[in-house]
Amino acid sequence: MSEDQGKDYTLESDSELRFEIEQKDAKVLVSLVSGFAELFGTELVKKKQYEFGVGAKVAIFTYQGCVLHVSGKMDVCYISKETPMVQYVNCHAALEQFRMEAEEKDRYGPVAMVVGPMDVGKSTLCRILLNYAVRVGRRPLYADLDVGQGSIAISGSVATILIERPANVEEGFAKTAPLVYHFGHKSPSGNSVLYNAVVSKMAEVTLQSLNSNKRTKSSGIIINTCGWVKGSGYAHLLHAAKAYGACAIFVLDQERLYNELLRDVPKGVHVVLLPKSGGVVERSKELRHEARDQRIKEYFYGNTRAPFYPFSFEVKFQDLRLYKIGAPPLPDSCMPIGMKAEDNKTKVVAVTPTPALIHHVLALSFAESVEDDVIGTNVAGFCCVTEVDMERQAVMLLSPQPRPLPPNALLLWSELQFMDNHT
Ligand SMILES: Nc1ncnc2c1ncn2[C@@H]1O[C@H](COP(=O)(O)OP(=O)(O)OP(=O)(O)O)[C@@H](O)[C@H]1O
Repeated sequence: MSEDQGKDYTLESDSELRFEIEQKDAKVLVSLVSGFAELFGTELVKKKQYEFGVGAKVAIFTYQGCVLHVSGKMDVCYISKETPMVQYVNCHAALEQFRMEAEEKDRYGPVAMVVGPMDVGKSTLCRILLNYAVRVGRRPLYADLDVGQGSIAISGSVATILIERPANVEEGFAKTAPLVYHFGHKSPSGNSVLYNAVVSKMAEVTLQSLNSNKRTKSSGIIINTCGWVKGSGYAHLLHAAKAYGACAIFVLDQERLYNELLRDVPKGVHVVLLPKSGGVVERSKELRHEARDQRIKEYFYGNTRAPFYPFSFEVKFQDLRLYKIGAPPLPDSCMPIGMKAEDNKTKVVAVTPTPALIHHVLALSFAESVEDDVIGTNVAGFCCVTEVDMERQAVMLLSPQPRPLPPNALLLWSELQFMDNHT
């Protein structure tokens, strides 16, 4: 379908306009002509023009009814009256009750987890709940434990940010000053022991940080999780719920998971089953890969509205302090006395540079030496190996910061790769 001249769409109350853009270079302009409307919880400003590009999957919802003017090339565009937004706003209302009580009694506000299989709208529900919270004056934390599609940092890491204002309609939440821990794999299955350790650390640090700000303390935390909900994936969800002391778990679209959680979490935890929106679009493996890549590219190069100009510089092998977390598994019988095979999974091992290092993303740890608690230390940022020169014994790094690397910089290997073909 194509819409070049533009068209007015009249939406009745409790309905939404959904559209997708798949064609490269296509752009869609949307403006609110009259009434009230919001995009995943962020209110649209009347007459302001919003621009969306390729890959956008958008739903503009109205509680009261509105008229939208839309122009540009879309692949799908329709109005739906079937949306779960009323259930979602009820969840927000329930969280607000917790927050008011927490405020009165100077306690922690609600820690709510959003769980569900892949492509059910978990990140979107988090965004809606966070937006609604800031719109009523709260300052919640947003923890993203989804290492597959990291929305705050890049995949392969878990991150938390303080939400102080509603998400930008086109670009999402501002990602200033995130707290990031390195994991190094696209799925928790890459190293389950390490994943749990990193989640525990993130939970410990963020819960502690709540005490330093009264408003954030009563606002609580919204946690986004991975779409892997079976077997060990389910065990990871239980682990996270326990580590954070979650008081509410919103389960999107899966009764089985809902019943399992009802059975396994402590009685005081509210487990709520919610429908997924019919608008959520399933993504193929390739699209997920592309989205991951796009996010890394954005980390280094920004976007058209706010471009970044990364640096490229050489580091000699001898100056490269490169480590990896997790040694190859050994049978228990081969382990030193008192150690379990599991301990190997959190061991910090030196990596010798080889041509195989090319395109790998490396995390720059705040840890100063391997004697420090490397897993429990957050990371300052990421760089990417763009060249390995075995003859000159050097690598080229793409980095958001100019040379040199900080003194004693400790870099952590990640299985993520990024082909830097930016022109
Ligand atoms: N109501 C809606 N209408 C149209 N598109 C939507 C709607 N809700 C969400 N989407 C889009 O669907 C896509 C997938 O949603 P989202 O990322 O929230 O799912 P998820 O469950 O978090 O995915 P993942 O499995 O990667 O964790 C996103 O591009 C989002 O913009």
